[in-house]
Order: sequence, then C-alpha cells, then structure tokens
Amino acid sequence: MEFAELIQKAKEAKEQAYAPYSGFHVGAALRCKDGTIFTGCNIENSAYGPTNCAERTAIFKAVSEGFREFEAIAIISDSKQPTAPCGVCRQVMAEFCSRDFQVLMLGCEGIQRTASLGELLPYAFSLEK
Ligand SMILES: O=c1ccn([C@H]2C[C@H](O)[C@@H](CO)O2)c(=O)[nH]1
Ligand SMILES: [Zn+2]
Repeated sequence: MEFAELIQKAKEAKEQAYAPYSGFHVGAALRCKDGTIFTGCNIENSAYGPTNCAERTAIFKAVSEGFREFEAIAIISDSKQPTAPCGVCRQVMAEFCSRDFQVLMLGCEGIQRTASLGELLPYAFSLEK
C-alpha cells in the first residue's frame, strides 16, 4: 500500500495540534476506500476530559462529511517512538473499519510500524447476538 502522501498529510495536520496542556502534538491522516483523505489533530481542553485525539478528529470529520469506508490511517507525533492510537480511538475505528484496516504508526525520526485494526483490538466488543 502506498503511504507517502498519507504520511505527508499527517505531518502537516500535526502543525494544527492544539495541545497547550500536554505539549504532545499529534497529526493523523485517514484514507477512505475511494482515495479521499481526511486529516486531524489533537484538540485539548482545560477540563482535560473533552480532549479529542488526532485520529478521532480525522474519523469524525470524515463521517460528518458522509464517508464511512476507510482503508488506512497514518499517525505521527513529536515522539521518536511510533505513535500508537489510544484505546478510545481503537474502539472508534472498530465502529467503522474492518479488521484489515491498516494503522501506520510513525516516529518523528522515521521509525515506523504497521498493524491491522484486528491486531490492535482483538476480541473487539460487538452488539451482535
Ligand atoms: O494516539 C494518540 C495519543 C494521544 N493523543 C493526544 C491526546 C492528548 O492531547 C495528547 C497526550 O495524550 O496526545 C492523540 O491525539 N493520539
Ligand atoms: Zn485516541
């Protein structure tokens, strides 16, 4: 899978991060199955709880614009270590994405790791009876 454009867009999205409390800036770029890309950054809040992660910002932007079929997301922060999505974001991904959805985790100095959503969230909750 071609990731160069997604990586570039995630880096650009990180520049918009609003993270005055943690100082941890995150950017994400989400590719829909038709090739459309939505980006997102983390948006913090003085009450902490309302903070939205970069991944969810990108997913919610896409869903709110009528897109629900996704194939991959790239995530980057200022950390040297690959930035992995938090548990809440994994659960939100599971709402819209299949087990083979690709998650590209990037470190700011080039270290990267990919995993499928099925690997990141095994035994995901489902309402299926
Ligand atoms: O994958 C992640 C992990 C953390 N954050 C944000 C939430 C908070 O603003 C800051 C520190 O946790 O980073 C993300 O956006 N995505
Ligand atoms: Zn998250």
